[in-house]
Amino acid sequence: MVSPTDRDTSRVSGLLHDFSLEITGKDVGDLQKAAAGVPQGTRVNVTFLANEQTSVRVRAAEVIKGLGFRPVPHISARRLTSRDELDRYLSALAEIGATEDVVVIAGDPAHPAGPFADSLAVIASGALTEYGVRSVDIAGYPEGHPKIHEDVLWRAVEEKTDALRARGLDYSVATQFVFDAATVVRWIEQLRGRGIDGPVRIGVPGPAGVQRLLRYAKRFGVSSSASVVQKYGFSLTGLLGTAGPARFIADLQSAIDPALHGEILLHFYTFGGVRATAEWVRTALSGEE
Ligand SMILES: NC(=O)C1=CN([C@@H]2O[C@H](COP(=O)(O)OP(=O)(O)OC[C@H]3O[C@@H](n4cnc5c(N)ncnc54)[C@H](O)[C@@H]3O)[C@@H](O)[C@H]2O)C=CC1
Ligand SMILES: Nc1nc(=O)c2c([nH]1)NC[C@@H]1CN(c3ccc(C(=O)N[C@@H](CCC(=O)O)C(=O)O)cc3)CN21
Repeated sequence: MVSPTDRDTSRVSGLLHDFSLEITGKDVGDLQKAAAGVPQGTRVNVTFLANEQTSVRVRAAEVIKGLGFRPVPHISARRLTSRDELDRYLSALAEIGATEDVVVIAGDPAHPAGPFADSLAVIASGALTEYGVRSVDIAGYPEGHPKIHEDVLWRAVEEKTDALRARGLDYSVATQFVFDAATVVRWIEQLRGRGIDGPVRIGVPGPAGVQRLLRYAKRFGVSSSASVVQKYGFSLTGLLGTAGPARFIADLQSAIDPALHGEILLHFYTFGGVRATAEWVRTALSGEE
């Protein structure tokens, strides 16, 4: 069952320009099937899952590139066991020409598995530029983080952008998936107020079963189930249905002023539904013409 808000893609307009997708190694077959409907050159991120090997991540980047998209591999600082592991990963990516854009993220382990306690440590290692990285995405948390204090998160964003600028690297800030447009707008204003003026990609889940969305929101500590249900615009009676981001994106679209908020883009977490997400975006974009 698809609720009316999922179909209401008519008001999402400009924000979809240059959207990006996030997949895991397991999703490459689905990406291949969806590829014809996705604009060439689209950025496709590869999540750094604990249960996937380096070879799977590299292979995903290779497939993404072969399909005419821009691979954006993730590097999870706290999951790396050694500098050597970072070098081997970057080297394998460089061999297939997939190091230009990367995401550097801390990773959820409570204790680092190796020498990199946070994203800054990976940036400061100097490894990125050695392997041809040109642009780095770092994380942003419009709704906060369940385990990390807001002040620590802000300081980290400032330190990371300073370190990237000092190394001549471009950056953008890609956010955790979010459900409340007003919260996102306030957070963007704070970010800009701190002098961080790079592009911002707002993370949003692609259309997915409501249960699945709630499961992921719970797993990553994003909002409470009740507020997800309320803010995302589906009713509790629709728990067995599918929910799409149309209403969220429309709300965000009407609150964003490029003159005030700078470059704002969308990043879709596909959560196993890459084909549904690609189809949803295609429909939304075709509604604009
Ligand atoms: N935004 C997203 O889409 C994603 C977010 N995350 C998680 O968000 C958290 C923060 O990542 P970044 O913004 O890259 O932080 P970061 O690397 O810039 O670190 C910021 C501060 O938080 C501390 N920290 C980082 N991860 C921690 C953890 N798991 N437990 C306790 N303290 C931690 C660091 O020591 C540092 O002081 C991580 O747990 C990361 O895995 C993970 C994957 C995706
Ligand atoms: N704090 C935090 N940690 C993360 O690891 C994380 C976030 N936030 N925010 C969203 C991204 C995207 N993430 C993910 C994680 C798993 C799948 C995934 O497809 N996992 C399963 C499918 C299982 C299922 O739910 O049915 C897999 O096969 O491993 C996708 C994106 C991880 N991410």
